[in-house]
Amino acid sequence: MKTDFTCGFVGLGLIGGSIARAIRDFYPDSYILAYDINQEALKAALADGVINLSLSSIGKEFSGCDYIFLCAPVSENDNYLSQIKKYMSPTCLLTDVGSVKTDIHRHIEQAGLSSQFIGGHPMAGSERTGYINSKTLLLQNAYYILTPCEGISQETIREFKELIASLGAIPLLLSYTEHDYVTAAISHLPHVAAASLVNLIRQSDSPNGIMKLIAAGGFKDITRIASSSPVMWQQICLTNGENISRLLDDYIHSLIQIKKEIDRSGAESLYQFFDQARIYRDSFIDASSGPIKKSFTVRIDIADEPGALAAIATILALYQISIKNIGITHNREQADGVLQVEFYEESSIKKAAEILASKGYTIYPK
Ligand SMILES: NC(=O)C1=CN([C@@H]2O[C@H](COP(=O)(O)OP(=O)(O)OC[C@H]3O[C@@H](n4cnc5c(N)ncnc54)[C@H](O)[C@@H]3O)[C@@H](O)[C@H]2O)C=CC1
Ligand SMILES: O=C(O)C(=O)Cc1ccc(O)cc1
Repeated sequence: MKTDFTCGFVGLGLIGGSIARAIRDFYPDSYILAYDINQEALKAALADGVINLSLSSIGKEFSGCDYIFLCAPVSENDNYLSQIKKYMSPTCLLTDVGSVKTDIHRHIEQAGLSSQFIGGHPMAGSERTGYINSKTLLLQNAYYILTPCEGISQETIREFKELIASLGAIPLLLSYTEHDYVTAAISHLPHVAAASLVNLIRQSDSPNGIMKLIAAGGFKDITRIASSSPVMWQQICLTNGENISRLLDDYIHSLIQIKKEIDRSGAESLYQFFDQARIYRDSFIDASSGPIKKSFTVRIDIADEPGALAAIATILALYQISIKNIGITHNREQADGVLQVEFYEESSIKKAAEILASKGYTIYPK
């Protein structure tokens, strides 16, 4: 694979920016050009040395591209296809990063671009948006789904897989229909559920906002994604509605079932409900790659007094154990320990546990 290829971006936000950064880091000889309606994003990317050329429109500059990444919101990507087609060389590969794939594949067929398109979807991201939040690390160890058009050669697919893998992501081939059902289940439905849960609390809270005030870690964990871009999720629901609606039916049915068990005090079924979920969810945490990363975290009981956190940080520093993250969990009802410490490596947990235990601290696995 050549290392001095030319790459064009349409949209340089969170995902486009992160891919461009990864290409810049792993292929310093590559030439990257970008078009975005946000001039600030382009200015920042030029200043960072991530892109070589900033464009104010889609024009002939794209004709030198080996790859073009469509990273604007889904409907904007669709609208640009006929314009981009005019400038694509016969060897250029067009790809996108949209969260829904059937819609773009339909537009690609209509535009007559099937022989040059592989759909893409990095299963990584966050509730944040914009180039300012982009980072190379976003792609590392994340599944990156590829949905090639039927007419694409095996050689082109192999080369593109190789490019994606070389950026630190894990390419995974799926048909676009399977992609849309699977992501509706593990991404789109959870976003709908998180937003509806937050809206339920918003509507049920008292005027003095007591629910919001005391919302604990669990609520915050499962609703982080409710802070995502409303435009993006509106577009996802509009373009993958059939799959989301089908899964919502199943989900609503399962909620009705568990409501029945709660109403009839079905102790055994309630236990099974939570236990099956716990076992399955715990098997996710053990995965070494993909969107759920392995986390090396412990909880430590500390006294509620000034300097308690600093004392632990100092002890760990003295023994040269690096801390990735440290923070106090404020509600003692939900956790045995109140300080959460995340390490970079599994071996640090054992070492830290031994040292801290010898100094009288109680440590719990996360
Ligand atoms: N946010 C996430 O976690 C993930 C998002 N995606 C997909 O990536 C795509 C982009 O999402 P993000 O990067 O998160 O959004 P973003 O809002 O961070 O970036 C979008 C960029 O497109 C630009 N843009 C908007 N309209 C445009 C137009 N008409 N022409 C050119 N540029 C335009 C914006 O200025 C912005 O820089 C979406 O299709 C989304 O489904 C995929 C995986 C994860
Ligand atoms: O923030 C999170 O955890 C996400 O779920 C990010 C995300 C958003 C949209 C996608 O299509 C893929 C990943």
